[in-house]
Amino acid sequence: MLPKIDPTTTKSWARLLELSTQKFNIQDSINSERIKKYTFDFGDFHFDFSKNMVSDEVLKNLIHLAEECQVNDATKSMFNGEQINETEDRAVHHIALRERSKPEVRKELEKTKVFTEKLHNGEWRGFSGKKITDVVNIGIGGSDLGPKMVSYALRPFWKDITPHFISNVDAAQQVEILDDLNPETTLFIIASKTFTTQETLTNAFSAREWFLTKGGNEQTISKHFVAVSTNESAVNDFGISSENMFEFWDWVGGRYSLWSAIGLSIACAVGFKQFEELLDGAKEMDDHFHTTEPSKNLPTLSALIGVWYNNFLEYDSLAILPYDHRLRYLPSYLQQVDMESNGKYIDRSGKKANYQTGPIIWGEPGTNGQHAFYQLIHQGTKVIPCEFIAVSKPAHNHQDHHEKLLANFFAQSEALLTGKTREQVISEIGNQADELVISSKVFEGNRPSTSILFKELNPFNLGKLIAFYEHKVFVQGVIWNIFSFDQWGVELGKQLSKPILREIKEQTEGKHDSSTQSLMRKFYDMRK
Ligand SMILES: O=P(O)(O)OC[C@H]1O[C@H](O)[C@H](O)[C@@H](O)[C@@H]1O
Repeated sequence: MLPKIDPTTTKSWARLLELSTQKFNIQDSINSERIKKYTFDFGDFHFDFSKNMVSDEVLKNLIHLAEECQVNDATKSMFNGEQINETEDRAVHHIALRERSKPEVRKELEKTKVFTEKLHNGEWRGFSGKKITDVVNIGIGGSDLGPKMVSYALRPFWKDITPHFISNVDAAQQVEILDDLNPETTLFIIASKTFTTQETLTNAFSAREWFLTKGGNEQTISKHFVAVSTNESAVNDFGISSENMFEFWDWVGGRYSLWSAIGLSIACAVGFKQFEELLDGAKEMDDHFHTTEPSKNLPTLSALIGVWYNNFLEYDSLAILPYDHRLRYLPSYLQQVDMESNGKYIDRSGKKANYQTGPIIWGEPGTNGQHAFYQLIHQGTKVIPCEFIAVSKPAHNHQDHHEKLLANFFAQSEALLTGKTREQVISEIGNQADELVISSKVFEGNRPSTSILFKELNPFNLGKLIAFYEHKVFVQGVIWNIFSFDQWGVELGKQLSKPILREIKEQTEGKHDSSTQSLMRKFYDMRK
């Protein structure tokens, strides 16, 4: 059980409210002592929190807030695999997938190992005897975003199998991907925790149809379709035997499942050994998170800074800005981890929270974002805390490109911090310049950011980075007194779409609010 503490009733919350009225200049506070206190080396990683709008006094009280909200006890409950997902009556234990001491976890890993090795060494072949060259993961949400993000992040580690990802019920995606594939050498992984998800099942049936019309037949389906799920009977009903099913368990939340067999497409792309290294990296972050005091605990510190921004300074979004093309899907992956976990207004006592919970997560890889939305980050009326992420050694040998990329990574957080004064502008363009131009060229600076720099983007380091974010989200959810492991907010839309689909198919009109009704009528008119 998690504690049920309204954070706004704690002493530290009251003190933080007082502190939030005081102005803080980040740049003025930066000295060697601050660098020492707010930067951390952990293996190949360097975490730099020094450019955040956080004074020592604020940090002290944030740590106190974590204590008052019993983050430590909550962490123990999660590491013990307790039933902390109360509204779904489930345990939360994705950590066990990295820890690998549960026999069922080891059994499925072994099955994954054997399967991926057979694919790679050509023992498992398609219906015409050719080696599998392409694996298509059909899944959505947690059964897509994690495997996709990790697979592309590890692109340089791909072996001889190319992964593809179909998620959208919009057939345009499926058509685009399947048009380029050969059914003889394509294997489909139907990935769905529940095996009831509309998008995934629709895509799975269409993929089977594609396979059957392109030379495959009922007898050879088993060479080209496997499933990953917790729902064995639904998998069997679809026509995939238990032998071709990889199992995971209801104590693994969808958005925390890439470490389970849901990561099969990753293992197919990079090989089992690399998949295990991903788990090892996450395990190292788990151990750090579990055993380190708050003032040095990376996920906790990041979470606390986020709480400070969200609840006290009213900065309501967080930009994730990876300066590495391979991490281009990290923002969308983190949107699910963070927003589906903490986007809730009902607290753990069932009351409506009278304070902010989960922030808006968004972002794009640098440098692309610089030429699109950074204007607002630098000079907009909103303050957007930024998380800059970069990798020191690229996996290519275009040194000049990488140096330019990293120069931008450093320059952006520097610009946010230092800004540009009126005097500097005048010294650049002369005091004869138009007053309007002078003011427009001034940057106030003092805008917060965190920088995460690490040596190489390999499976181990990626595992560590992802687990860092998972635990950060967990700590924030504990403090906000919400249940981070359910997602009831996605249900209503799904529910309403069912009768609407029936109406569309039957060309009838059901009972809806008049705005929806008029919109649907427009659609009926337009598609005539
Ligand atoms: O893996 P599945 O059961 O198909 O679920 C796929 C996704 O759909 C749901 O709507 C949830 O919001 C997600 O948390 C989940 O990851």
